[in-house]
Amino acid sequence: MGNEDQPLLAVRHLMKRFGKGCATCRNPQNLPSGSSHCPHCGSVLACNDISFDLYEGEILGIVGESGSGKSSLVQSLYFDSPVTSGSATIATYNKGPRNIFLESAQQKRYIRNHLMGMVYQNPWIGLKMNFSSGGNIAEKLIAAGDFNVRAIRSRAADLLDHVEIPITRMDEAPAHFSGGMQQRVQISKALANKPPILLLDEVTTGLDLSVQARVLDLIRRIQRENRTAMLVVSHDLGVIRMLCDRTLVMKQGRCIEAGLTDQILEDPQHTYTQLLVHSLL
Ligand SMILES: Nc1ncnc2c1ncn2[C@@H]1O[C@H](COP(=O)(O)OP(=O)(O)OP(=O)(O)O)[C@@H](O)[C@H]1O
Repeated sequence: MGNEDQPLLAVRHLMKRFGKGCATCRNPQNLPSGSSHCPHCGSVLACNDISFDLYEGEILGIVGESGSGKSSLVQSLYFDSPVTSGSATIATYNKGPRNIFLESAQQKRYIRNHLMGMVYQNPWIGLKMNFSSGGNIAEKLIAAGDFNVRAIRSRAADLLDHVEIPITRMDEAPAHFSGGMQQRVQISKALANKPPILLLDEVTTGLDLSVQARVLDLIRRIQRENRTAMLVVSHDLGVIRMLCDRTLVMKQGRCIEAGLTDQILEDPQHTYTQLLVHSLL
């Protein structure tokens, strides 16, 4: 696969604004210090000049309080909503550094289906709750051009088995499953086409501790076995500590600190990170 020295995903100067913007907020330096809201037009700069690299097999944590822009960042990368400006390149895409945000709708679909998987905090967004679990996975396989019914069913069974969903429940709808099982079906769907990059948005929030532990174990196993690179969004520093090699701290749309997770948790430099670490750990 990729060259170990070269990032698999490189994000540069990503801006995501909700609202039309105006002469004031089109230059983010005009925003009041520490705010992501434009006082003139009411637009929100959810991601303000975010840059980072993600390497093959690495888990990068994105942490920050509610409203700091974490979900907007991963949803922008998954093309759920268009970025305002900035670039992202994937080393294994098209043999060259192309800004994926500028690609055609068809190419973006290709990237979503082959190169990235997404697991949402709310499984009702990531799954068709009234389709069967196997059907949810089949949808992803078909989107990637797989039309052999027998092969699809066999792959769906393997994927569900891998996340410890009994194959006997493959034809059941996720609406009938527990929260932890729904997250595991979402993970199996996201992995269907073996994407090199997985985006995980608060996947354990709202789950019981024991269920959380199983989902976290599963994520670690996937990273170990497949060398999948992951972006893990969480407000839970326990999750970040357990999973992430490096961490990026967001506040009001900006990246205010980034580095090795241990270093950030043991010796946070920014006052906000110190508050986050000391109030939550
Ligand atoms: N569809 C939208 N329209 C307008 N503003 C939005 C929209 N989605 C998010 N925002 C704003 O963008 C900012 C960042 O929101 P985002 O959901 O990315 O934060 P977050 O860090 O993921 O928060 P949480 O942990 O609560 O999910 C917030 O001020 C939010 O109100």
